[in-house]
Amino acid sequence: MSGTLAAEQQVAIAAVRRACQLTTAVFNNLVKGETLVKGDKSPVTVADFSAQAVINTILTHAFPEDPIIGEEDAADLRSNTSLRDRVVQLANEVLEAEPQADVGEQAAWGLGRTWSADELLAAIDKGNYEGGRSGRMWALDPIDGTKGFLRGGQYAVCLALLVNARVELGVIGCPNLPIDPASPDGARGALFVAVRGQGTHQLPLPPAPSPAPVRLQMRELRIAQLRFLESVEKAHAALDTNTRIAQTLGVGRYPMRMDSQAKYAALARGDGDGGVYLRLPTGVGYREKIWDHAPGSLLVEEAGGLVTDSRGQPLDFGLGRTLGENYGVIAAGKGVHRKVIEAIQQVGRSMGMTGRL
Ligand SMILES: Nc1ncnc2c1ncn2[C@@H]1O[C@H](COP(=O)(O)O)[C@@H](O)[C@H]1OP(=O)(O)O
Ligand SMILES: [Mg+2]
Ligand SMILES: [Mg+2]
Ligand SMILES: [Mg+2]
Repeated sequence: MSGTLAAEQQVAIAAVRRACQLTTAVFNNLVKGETLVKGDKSPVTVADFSAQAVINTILTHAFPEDPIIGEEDAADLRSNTSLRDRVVQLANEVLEAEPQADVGEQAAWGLGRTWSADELLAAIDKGNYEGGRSGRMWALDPIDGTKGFLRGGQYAVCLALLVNARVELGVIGCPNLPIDPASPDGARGALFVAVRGQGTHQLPLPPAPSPAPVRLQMRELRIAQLRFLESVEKAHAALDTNTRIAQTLGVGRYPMRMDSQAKYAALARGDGDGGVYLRLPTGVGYREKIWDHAPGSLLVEEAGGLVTDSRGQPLDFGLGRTLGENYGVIAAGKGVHRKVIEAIQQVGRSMGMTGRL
Protein backbone atom coordinates (compact mmCIF):
# COMPACT_ATOMS: atom_id res chain seq x y z
CA MET A 1 0.00 0.00 0.00
CA SER A 2 1.56 3.27 -1.00
CA GLY A 3 0.61 6.80 -1.92
CA THR A 4 -1.38 9.31 0.10
CA LEU A 5 -3.59 8.03 2.89
CA ALA A 6 -1.70 4.71 2.93
CA ALA A 7 -2.15 4.30 6.70
CA GLU A 8 -5.84 5.23 6.53
CA GLN A 9 -6.36 2.71 3.73
CA GLN A 10 -4.74 -0.06 5.71
CA VAL A 11 -6.78 0.66 8.84
CA ALA A 12 -10.08 1.04 6.94
CA ILE A 13 -9.53 -2.19 5.01
CA ALA A 14 -8.74 -4.12 8.19
CA ALA A 15 -11.77 -2.64 9.98
CA VAL A 16 -14.18 -3.44 7.13
CA ARG A 17 -12.78 -6.95 6.70
CA ARG A 18 -13.17 -7.76 10.39
CA ALA A 19 -16.70 -6.34 10.40
CA CYS A 20 -17.57 -8.49 7.37
CA GLN A 21 -16.35 -11.61 9.19
CA LEU A 22 -18.77 -10.69 11.94
CA THR A 23 -21.79 -9.98 9.73
CA THR A 24 -21.25 -13.19 7.77
CA ALA A 25 -21.08 -15.23 10.99
CA VAL A 26 -24.17 -13.52 12.41
CA PHE A 27 -26.24 -14.13 9.29
CA ASN A 28 -25.75 -17.86 9.69
CA ASN A 29 -26.94 -17.77 13.32
CA LEU A 30 -29.38 -14.88 13.59
CA VAL A 31 -32.22 -15.78 15.93
CA LYS A 32 -35.54 -14.22 16.85
CA GLY A 33 -35.23 -11.18 19.10
CA GLU A 34 -31.89 -10.09 17.61
CA THR A 35 -33.55 -7.61 15.26
CA LEU A 36 -35.18 -4.36 16.39
CA VAL A 37 -37.32 -1.90 14.49
CA LYS A 38 -36.04 1.66 14.81
CA GLY A 39 -38.11 4.81 15.27
CA ASP A 40 -38.15 5.34 11.47
CA LYS A 41 -39.49 1.76 11.02
CA SER A 42 -36.21 0.48 9.57
CA PRO A 43 -34.69 -2.73 10.98
CA VAL A 44 -31.43 -2.94 12.91
CA THR A 45 -29.80 -6.18 14.07
CA VAL A 46 -27.12 -7.26 16.53
CA ALA A 47 -24.84 -7.39 13.49
CA ASP A 48 -25.30 -3.65 12.71
CA PHE A 49 -24.49 -2.69 16.32
CA SER A 50 -21.52 -5.00 16.73
CA ALA A 51 -20.03 -4.14 13.33
CA GLN A 52 -20.15 -0.45 14.33
CA ALA A 53 -18.51 -1.35 17.68
CA VAL A 54 -15.68 -3.18 15.87
CA ILE A 55 -15.00 -0.49 13.28
CA ASN A 56 -15.23 2.42 15.72
CA THR A 57 -12.92 0.66 18.20
CA ILE A 58 -10.30 0.22 15.47
CA LEU A 59 -10.68 3.78 14.11
CA THR A 60 -10.59 5.33 17.59
CA HIS A 61 -7.30 3.62 18.39
CA ALA A 62 -5.67 4.19 15.02
CA PHE A 63 -6.82 7.83 14.65
CA PRO A 64 -7.87 9.10 18.10
CA GLU A 65 -8.44 12.66 16.90
CA ASP A 66 -10.83 11.81 14.08
CA PRO A 67 -14.60 12.21 14.61
CA ILE A 68 -16.95 9.55 13.24
CA ILE A 69 -20.43 9.83 11.77
CA GLY A 70 -21.91 6.37 12.28
CA GLU A 71 -25.47 5.32 11.54
CA GLU A 72 -26.19 3.50 14.82
CA ASP A 73 -26.15 4.55 18.48
CA ALA A 74 -26.14 2.45 21.65
CA ALA A 75 -29.35 3.74 23.29
CA ASP A 76 -31.33 0.56 22.56
CA LEU A 77 -28.50 -1.58 23.94
CA ARG A 78 -28.40 0.31 27.25
CA SER A 79 -32.02 -0.65 27.92
CA ASN A 80 -31.86 -4.24 26.62
CA THR A 81 -29.26 -6.33 28.44
CA SER A 82 -29.63 -9.52 26.42
CA LEU A 83 -29.13 -7.60 23.18
CA ARG A 84 -26.19 -5.74 24.74
CA ASP A 85 -24.54 -8.97 25.92
CA ARG A 86 -24.85 -10.50 22.47
CA VAL A 87 -23.32 -7.41 20.81
CA VAL A 88 -20.42 -7.42 23.30
CA GLN A 89 -19.81 -11.12 22.64
CA LEU A 90 -19.92 -10.73 18.86
CA ALA A 91 -17.69 -7.63 18.76
CA ASN A 92 -15.15 -9.26 21.05
CA GLU A 93 -15.02 -12.46 18.98
CA VAL A 94 -13.72 -10.34 16.10
CA LEU A 95 -11.57 -7.85 18.05
CA GLU A 96 -9.87 -10.56 20.14
CA ALA A 97 -8.33 -12.23 17.08
CA GLU A 98 -4.59 -11.49 17.06
CA PRO A 99 -3.48 -8.79 14.62
CA GLN A 100 -2.44 -10.29 11.29
CA ALA A 101 0.97 -8.74 10.69
CA ASP A 102 1.12 -10.05 7.10
CA VAL A 103 -1.75 -7.73 6.14
CA GLY A 104 -0.36 -4.85 8.20
CA GLU A 105 -2.69 -5.10 11.21
CA GLN A 106 -1.40 -3.66 14.49
CA ALA A 107 -2.24 -4.41 18.13
CA ALA A 108 -2.32 -0.63 18.70
CA TRP A 109 -5.59 -0.53 16.75
CA GLY A 110 -7.30 -2.26 19.69
CA LEU A 111 -6.87 -5.77 18.25
CA GLY A 112 -5.94 -8.92 20.14
CA ARG A 113 -7.75 -7.99 23.36
CA THR A 114 -11.17 -8.15 25.01
CA TRP A 115 -13.26 -5.03 25.58
CA SER A 116 -15.82 -4.34 28.31
CA ALA A 117 -19.48 -3.62 27.58
CA ASP A 118 -19.00 0.02 28.63
CA GLU A 119 -16.06 0.43 26.27
CA LEU A 120 -17.92 -1.10 23.32
CA LEU A 121 -21.09 0.93 23.90
CA ALA A 122 -18.95 4.06 24.12
CA ALA A 123 -17.27 3.03 20.84
CA ILE A 124 -20.69 2.72 19.16
CA ASP A 125 -21.68 6.15 20.49
CA LYS A 126 -18.46 7.66 19.17
CA GLY A 127 -20.40 7.66 15.88
CA ASN A 128 -22.54 10.59 17.03
CA TYR A 129 -20.54 13.33 15.28
CA GLU A 130 -22.70 15.98 13.68
CA GLY A 131 -20.48 16.46 10.63
CA GLY A 132 -19.68 19.70 8.88
CA ARG A 133 -17.55 21.37 6.29
CA SER A 134 -14.07 21.37 7.79
CA GLY A 135 -11.50 18.86 8.96
CA ARG A 136 -11.32 15.09 8.82
CA MET A 137 -14.22 12.79 9.60
CA TRP A 138 -15.15 9.19 8.97
CA ALA A 139 -18.61 8.17 7.75
CA LEU A 140 -19.71 4.64 8.65
CA ASP A 141 -22.65 2.47 7.69
CA PRO A 142 -21.93 -0.79 9.55
CA ILE A 143 -24.53 -2.62 7.48
CA ASP A 144 -25.93 -0.77 4.52
CA GLY A 145 -29.00 -2.56 3.24
CA THR A 146 -30.07 -4.24 6.48
CA LYS A 147 -33.18 -5.48 4.67
CA GLY A 148 -30.96 -7.11 2.05
CA PHE A 149 -28.83 -8.62 4.81
CA LEU A 150 -31.92 -10.11 6.47
CA ARG A 151 -33.20 -11.66 3.25
CA GLY A 152 -29.79 -13.08 2.31
CA GLY A 153 -29.39 -10.59 -0.53
CA GLN A 154 -26.86 -7.86 -1.08
CA TYR A 155 -25.62 -5.66 1.74
CA ALA A 156 -22.40 -3.72 2.31
CA VAL A 157 -20.13 -2.63 5.14
CA CYS A 158 -19.30 0.95 4.17
CA LEU A 159 -16.61 3.31 5.42
CA ALA A 160 -15.38 6.64 4.05
CA LEU A 161 -12.87 9.27 5.09
CA LEU A 162 -13.86 12.85 4.32
CA VAL A 163 -11.52 15.82 4.47
CA ASN A 164 -13.09 19.26 4.29
CA ALA A 165 -16.36 17.68 3.14
CA ARG A 166 -14.74 15.86 0.21
CA VAL A 167 -14.59 12.07 0.12
CA GLU A 168 -10.91 11.05 -0.07
CA LEU A 169 -11.15 7.32 0.73
CA GLY A 170 -13.97 4.81 0.38
CA VAL A 171 -13.89 1.16 1.45
CA ILE A 172 -16.87 -1.15 0.88
CA GLY A 173 -17.10 -4.82 1.82
CA CYS A 174 -19.73 -6.87 -0.02
CA PRO A 175 -19.81 -10.39 1.48
CA ASN A 176 -22.56 -11.60 -0.87
CA LEU A 177 -21.39 -10.04 -4.13
CA PRO A 178 -19.92 -12.48 -6.67
CA ILE A 179 -16.16 -11.97 -6.97
CA ASP A 180 -16.39 -12.24 -10.73
CA PRO A 181 -19.45 -10.61 -12.31
CA ALA A 182 -19.04 -12.98 -15.26
CA SER A 183 -19.75 -15.87 -12.83
CA PRO A 184 -22.80 -14.69 -10.88
CA ASP A 185 -23.16 -18.09 -9.25
CA GLY A 186 -19.47 -18.37 -8.38
CA ALA A 187 -17.57 -17.50 -5.20
CA ARG A 188 -18.78 -14.48 -3.25
CA GLY A 189 -17.12 -11.77 -1.18
CA ALA A 190 -15.51 -8.66 -2.66
CA LEU A 191 -13.80 -5.63 -1.15
CA PHE A 192 -13.68 -2.30 -2.98
CA VAL A 193 -11.21 0.48 -2.21
CA ALA A 194 -11.21 3.92 -3.82
CA VAL A 195 -8.70 6.66 -3.07
CA ARG A 196 -9.12 10.06 -4.68
CA GLY A 197 -6.69 10.34 -7.55
CA GLN A 198 -5.60 6.70 -7.26
CA GLY A 199 -8.51 4.81 -8.80
CA THR A 200 -10.91 2.13 -7.59
CA HIS A 201 -9.65 -1.37 -6.92
CA GLN A 202 -11.24 -4.69 -6.07
CA LEU A 203 -9.54 -7.03 -3.59
CA PRO A 204 -10.53 -10.39 -2.14
CA LEU A 205 -12.67 -9.90 0.96
CA PRO A 206 -10.83 -12.41 3.19
CA PRO A 207 -7.50 -10.97 4.35
CA ALA A 208 -4.70 -12.25 2.15
CA PRO A 209 -1.09 -11.11 2.08
CA SER A 210 -0.05 -9.13 -1.01
CA PRO A 211 -3.47 -9.33 -2.65
CA ALA A 212 -3.50 -8.43 -6.30
CA PRO A 213 -5.92 -5.49 -6.53
CA VAL A 214 -7.83 -5.27 -9.78
CA ARG A 215 -8.35 -1.75 -11.07
CA LEU A 216 -11.92 -1.00 -12.12
CA GLN A 217 -12.80 1.13 -15.11
CA MET A 218 -16.42 1.85 -16.00
CA ARG A 219 -17.47 0.87 -19.48
CA GLU A 220 -18.72 3.71 -21.64
CA LEU A 221 -22.15 2.58 -22.77
CA ARG A 222 -24.41 4.15 -25.35
CA ILE A 223 -27.90 5.21 -24.30
CA ALA A 224 -29.47 2.22 -26.09
CA GLN A 225 -27.31 -0.16 -24.02
CA LEU A 226 -28.17 1.35 -20.65
CA ARG A 227 -29.83 -0.44 -17.78
CA PHE A 228 -30.82 1.24 -14.53
CA LEU A 229 -29.58 0.08 -11.13
CA GLU A 230 -32.28 0.69 -8.55
CA SER A 231 -33.20 -0.20 -4.97
CA VAL A 232 -35.06 -3.42 -4.21
CA GLU A 233 -37.23 -1.52 -1.75
CA LYS A 234 -40.24 0.06 -3.43
CA ALA A 235 -40.38 2.65 -0.63
CA HIS A 236 -36.85 3.80 -1.55
CA ALA A 237 -37.47 4.18 -5.27
CA ALA A 238 -39.76 6.49 -7.23
CA LEU A 239 -40.73 3.64 -9.55
CA ASP A 240 -43.25 5.55 -11.63
CA THR A 241 -40.79 8.40 -12.26
CA ASN A 242 -38.00 5.92 -13.03
CA THR A 243 -40.17 4.20 -15.64
CA ARG A 244 -40.94 7.52 -17.34
CA ILE A 245 -37.26 8.44 -17.38
CA ALA A 246 -36.47 5.09 -18.99
CA GLN A 247 -39.14 5.73 -21.64
CA THR A 248 -37.88 9.26 -22.29
CA LEU A 249 -34.32 8.03 -22.74
CA GLY A 250 -35.32 4.97 -24.72
CA VAL A 251 -33.91 2.56 -22.11
CA GLY A 252 -35.75 -0.65 -22.87
CA ARG A 253 -34.10 -3.04 -20.45
CA TYR A 254 -35.71 -3.99 -17.18
CA PRO A 255 -33.86 -2.37 -14.24
CA MET A 256 -31.40 -4.34 -12.15
CA ARG A 257 -32.52 -4.21 -8.53
CA MET A 258 -30.04 -4.58 -5.71
CA ASP A 259 -29.89 -3.58 -2.05
CA SER A 260 -27.27 -1.25 -0.61
CA GLN A 261 -24.16 0.50 -1.92
CA ALA A 262 -23.26 -2.79 -3.61
CA LYS A 263 -25.04 -0.96 -6.47
CA TYR A 264 -22.21 1.58 -6.69
CA ALA A 265 -19.66 -1.26 -6.70
CA ALA A 266 -21.63 -3.10 -9.38
CA LEU A 267 -21.80 0.08 -11.46
CA ALA A 268 -18.06 0.73 -11.13
CA ARG A 269 -17.44 -2.85 -12.25
CA GLY A 270 -20.06 -2.97 -15.02
CA ASP A 271 -22.06 -5.88 -13.53
CA GLY A 272 -25.04 -6.96 -15.61
CA ASP A 273 -24.46 -3.98 -17.91
CA GLY A 274 -26.00 -1.74 -15.25
CA GLY A 275 -25.05 1.69 -16.53
CA VAL A 276 -26.93 4.22 -14.37
CA TYR A 277 -27.51 4.33 -10.60
CA LEU A 278 -30.89 6.00 -10.28
CA ARG A 279 -32.25 7.17 -6.92
CA LEU A 280 -34.90 9.86 -6.97
CA PRO A 281 -36.72 11.34 -3.99
CA THR A 282 -39.88 9.44 -3.12
CA GLY A 283 -41.71 12.53 -1.96
CA VAL A 284 -41.99 11.50 1.71
CA GLY A 285 -39.43 14.05 2.90
CA TYR A 286 -36.67 11.46 3.42
CA ARG A 287 -33.17 12.94 3.60
CA GLU A 288 -30.30 10.89 2.24
CA LYS A 289 -27.59 10.11 4.83
CA ILE A 290 -23.96 10.77 4.06
CA TRP A 291 -22.91 7.24 5.07
CA ASP A 292 -25.23 5.88 2.36
CA HIS A 293 -23.36 7.64 -0.46
CA ALA A 294 -19.88 8.82 0.58
CA PRO A 295 -17.83 5.68 -0.15
CA GLY A 296 -20.01 4.46 -3.03
CA SER A 297 -19.82 7.77 -4.87
CA LEU A 298 -16.00 7.73 -4.76
CA LEU A 299 -15.96 4.13 -6.07
CA VAL A 300 -17.83 5.33 -9.16
CA GLU A 301 -15.91 8.58 -9.63
CA GLU A 302 -12.53 6.89 -9.38
CA ALA A 303 -13.67 4.26 -11.89
CA GLY A 304 -14.31 7.10 -14.35
CA GLY A 305 -17.97 7.95 -13.67
CA LEU A 306 -19.90 11.00 -12.47
CA VAL A 307 -22.11 11.29 -9.38
CA THR A 308 -24.50 14.20 -8.88
CA ASP A 309 -28.03 14.93 -7.72
CA SER A 310 -30.93 14.97 -10.19
CA ARG A 311 -30.11 18.58 -11.14
CA GLY A 312 -26.54 17.68 -12.04
CA GLN A 313 -25.15 19.36 -8.91
CA PRO A 314 -22.39 17.68 -6.89
CA LEU A 315 -23.46 15.94 -3.65
CA ASP A 316 -22.68 18.16 -0.65
CA PHE A 317 -21.14 16.16 2.18
CA GLY A 318 -20.55 19.29 4.29
CA LEU A 319 -24.11 19.82 5.53
CA GLY A 320 -24.01 17.47 8.53
CA ARG A 321 -25.22 13.88 8.81
CA THR A 322 -27.50 14.19 5.78
CA LEU A 323 -27.11 15.48 2.23
CA GLY A 324 -29.73 18.14 3.01
CA GLU A 325 -32.70 18.78 0.73
CA ASN A 326 -33.22 15.55 -1.23
CA TYR A 327 -32.73 15.93 -4.97
CA GLY A 328 -31.81 12.27 -5.42
CA VAL A 329 -28.55 10.69 -6.54
CA ILE A 330 -27.58 9.86 -10.11
CA ALA A 331 -24.37 8.02 -10.98
CA ALA A 332 -23.38 7.16 -14.54
CA GLY A 333 -20.57 7.04 -17.04
CA LYS A 334 -19.27 10.40 -18.25
CA GLY A 335 -20.62 9.88 -21.76
CA VAL A 336 -24.28 9.47 -20.75
CA HIS A 337 -24.60 11.30 -17.43
CA ARG A 338 -25.70 14.64 -18.90
CA LYS A 339 -28.35 12.99 -21.10
CA VAL A 340 -29.79 11.20 -18.06
CA ILE A 341 -30.00 14.47 -16.13
CA GLU A 342 -31.73 16.13 -19.08
CA ALA A 343 -34.28 13.31 -19.25
CA ILE A 344 -34.94 13.58 -15.50
CA GLN A 345 -35.50 17.32 -15.80
CA GLN A 346 -37.84 16.82 -18.74
CA VAL A 347 -39.86 14.18 -16.87
CA GLY A 348 -39.86 16.35 -13.73
CA ARG A 349 -41.37 19.25 -15.68
CA SER A 350 -43.97 17.04 -17.35
CA MET A 351 -44.99 15.59 -13.97
CA GLY A 352 -45.22 19.03 -12.37
CA MET A 353 -42.30 18.27 -10.05
CA THR A 354 -40.43 21.50 -10.67
CA GLY A 355 -38.32 22.27 -7.61
CA ARG A 356 -38.37 18.67 -6.37
CA LEU A 357 -36.01 17.28 -8.99
N1 LIG B 1 -37.59 6.54 2.10
C1 LIG B 1 -36.32 6.26 1.79
N2 LIG B 1 -35.82 6.68 0.62
C2 LIG B 1 -34.56 6.38 0.28
N3 LIG B 1 -33.70 5.65 1.08
C3 LIG B 1 -34.15 5.20 2.25
C4 LIG B 1 -35.48 5.47 2.66
N4 LIG B 1 -35.65 4.89 3.87
C5 LIG B 1 -34.47 4.31 4.20
N5 LIG B 1 -33.56 4.48 3.23
C6 LIG B 1 -32.16 4.01 3.20
O1 LIG B 1 -31.80 3.42 2.00
C7 LIG B 1 -30.65 2.59 2.24
C8 LIG B 1 -30.77 1.32 1.48
O2 LIG B 1 -30.70 1.65 0.16
P1 LIG B 1 -31.28 0.67 -0.91
O3 LIG B 1 -32.77 0.74 -0.78
O4 LIG B 1 -30.79 1.26 -2.18
O5 LIG B 1 -30.73 -0.66 -0.61
C9 LIG B 1 -30.61 2.31 3.70
O6 LIG B 1 -29.50 2.94 4.25
C10 LIG B 1 -31.89 2.92 4.20
O7 LIG B 1 -31.75 3.49 5.42
P2 LIG B 1 -31.77 2.57 6.74
O8 LIG B 1 -30.36 2.12 6.95
O9 LIG B 1 -32.24 3.44 7.80
O10 LIG B 1 -32.69 1.39 6.46
MG1 LIG C 1 -27.09 0.67 7.93
MG1 LIG D 1 -27.51 2.55 4.74
MG1 LIG E 1 -30.26 1.20 8.80
